[in-house]
Amino acid sequence: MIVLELRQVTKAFPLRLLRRRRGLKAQDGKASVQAVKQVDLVLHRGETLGLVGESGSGKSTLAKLIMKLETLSSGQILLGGQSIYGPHMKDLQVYKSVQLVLQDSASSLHPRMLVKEVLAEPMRNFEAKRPPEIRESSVQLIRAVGLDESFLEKLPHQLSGGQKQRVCIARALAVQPELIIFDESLASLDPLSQASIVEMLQQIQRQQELSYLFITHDLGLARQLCDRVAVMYQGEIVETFSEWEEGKLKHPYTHALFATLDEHVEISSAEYADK
Ligand SMILES: Nc1ncnc2c1ncn2[C@@H]1O[C@H](COP(=O)(O)OP(=O)(O)OP(=O)(O)O)[C@@H](O)[C@H]1O
Repeated sequence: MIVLELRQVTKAFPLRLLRRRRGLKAQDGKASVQAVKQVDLVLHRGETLGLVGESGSGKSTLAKLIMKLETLSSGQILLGGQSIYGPHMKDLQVYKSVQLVLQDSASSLHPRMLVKEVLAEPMRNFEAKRPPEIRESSVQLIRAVGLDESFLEKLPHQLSGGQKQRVCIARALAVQPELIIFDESLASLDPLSQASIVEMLQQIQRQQELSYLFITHDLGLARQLCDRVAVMYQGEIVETFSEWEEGKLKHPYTHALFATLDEHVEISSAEYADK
């Protein structure tokens, strides 16, 4: 079953804005820059699709388009077969079905909110759950992300970086989404914490048949987690692969990415959960 489908998705930003941001003057007379160009992509239920590409290739813009945080210039984005801009799709449905976990998600944790309050908020807003259900679900969520119940009573400053990211993942899971987009979510963690969270995400995915879109610069991480990988270069998806055989791949940027794999050390975290 297809959860997400992108058809010829394009996003152009007016160059005026970019120039202002970068303090540049008009040079070539172009009116806009195409951050995302005619992207076709399909994500199935229970699948993890990696999205890799160099800085500025359009990955985050694509994530924001799917989340309806940016408007499309052209093309279509379908969630469960319905256009996210169509009459049958309410914004609230998009915000519930698709959750985003960012690299600095932890900075969005209110410093004075206990973990149990962080988890309760989306359940109240999106699910209209009552306090006893919220309590029960919070316990399940915190356990699902590999932490024990005592963490519900903690404040963000009492948590490690990896534990904060786990809480952010629990918060994303709280509304029972169909798709979670991870935008460099593990990038600031050490390799052991990364490996331990990758294992946890795989376990949750198996239990809940969730779909993941995993945006990363790190092809080694993508290899651990993703069923398929789409390579983005200058706004376009230049190739998609599921077999890790460099010989079968064609784009020079993909080959450059594969060269970074040699430096990557695979780590199994079974004994080192970052609790
Ligand atoms: N709000 C905006 N206004 C104007 N241009 C933008 C805006 N957001 C992104 N861009 C431009 O769109 C292009 C793609 O940016 P984007 O952030 O999607 O890349 P990315 O692949 O996610 O990069 P990174 O890996 O560094 O986060 C860049 O050229 C960027 O400058």
